[in-house]
Amino acid sequence: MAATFRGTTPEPPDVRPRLTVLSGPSGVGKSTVVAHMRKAHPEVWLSVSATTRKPRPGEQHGVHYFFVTDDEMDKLIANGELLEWAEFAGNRYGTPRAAVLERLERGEPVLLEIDLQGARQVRETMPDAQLVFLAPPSWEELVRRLTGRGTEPPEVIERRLEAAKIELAAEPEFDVTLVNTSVEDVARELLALMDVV
Ligand SMILES: Nc1ncnc2c1ncn2[C@@H]1O[C@H](COP(=O)(O)OP(=O)(O)OP(=O)(O)O)[C@@H](O)[C@H]1O
Ligand SMILES: Nc1nc2c(ncn2[C@@H]2O[C@H](COP(=O)(O)O)[C@@H](O)[C@H]2O)c(=O)[nH]1
Repeated sequence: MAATFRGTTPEPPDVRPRLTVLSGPSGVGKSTVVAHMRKAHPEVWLSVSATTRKPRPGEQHGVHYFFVTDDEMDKLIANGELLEWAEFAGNRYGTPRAAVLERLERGEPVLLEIDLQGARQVRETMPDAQLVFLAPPSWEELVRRLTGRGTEPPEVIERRLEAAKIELAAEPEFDVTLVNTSVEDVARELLALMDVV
């Protein structure tokens, strides 16, 4: 189990972390790990973000994202409806506040899959949140995964890789790093960190 952790294996927290943030560079495998984890544990609730990005083939409104216009995103931000938001590689993304707070108030575990800028905002506003960084086994493997996914044109891949350099340098800001060599191992370790199993 410890093989996937970078650095020391974390001590179990005194208080069960209810809010967990999963971040890491684009293409590292965040969605893949979370989907694998939720197949076995559908009770783990993942926040559905709002985004101005256009849907990829197969992505559904309300399931993968709430796909919104620029005007709608402006309103969500102006009305304080987002817990955090950021611009990433030319699109805006944000976490709807109400659904997260409802679940936290009921004491249920909540998972956010967001970028570094969003993770930093959550660190400020909700300091009890547990911040987990998902790292690639190597830079070359990250490029392979992002390119191999085949969802973005070359210029967008370039922007995402530029952002990835900044995100990788921020790894020490996180509470825990998991290296995504094996989806199954990381999913199991994430569940344990969330105290679901
Ligand atoms: N452990 C792994 N080994 C090999 N390939 C992987 C692994 N984890 C994920 N992948 C592959 O890497 C690609 C990117 O994964 P995914 O879309 O989950 O990344 P992401 O971090 O959610 O990206 P983004 O931040 O852009 O949404 C996918 O094609 C996925 O199948
Ligand atoms: N700060 C936020 N970042 C988010 C949110 N939802 C997703 N993301 C991150 O954006 C990038 C790109 O995602 P993609 O689906 O276009 O590949 C990735 O790092 C996501 O984790 C959010 O609500 N806030």
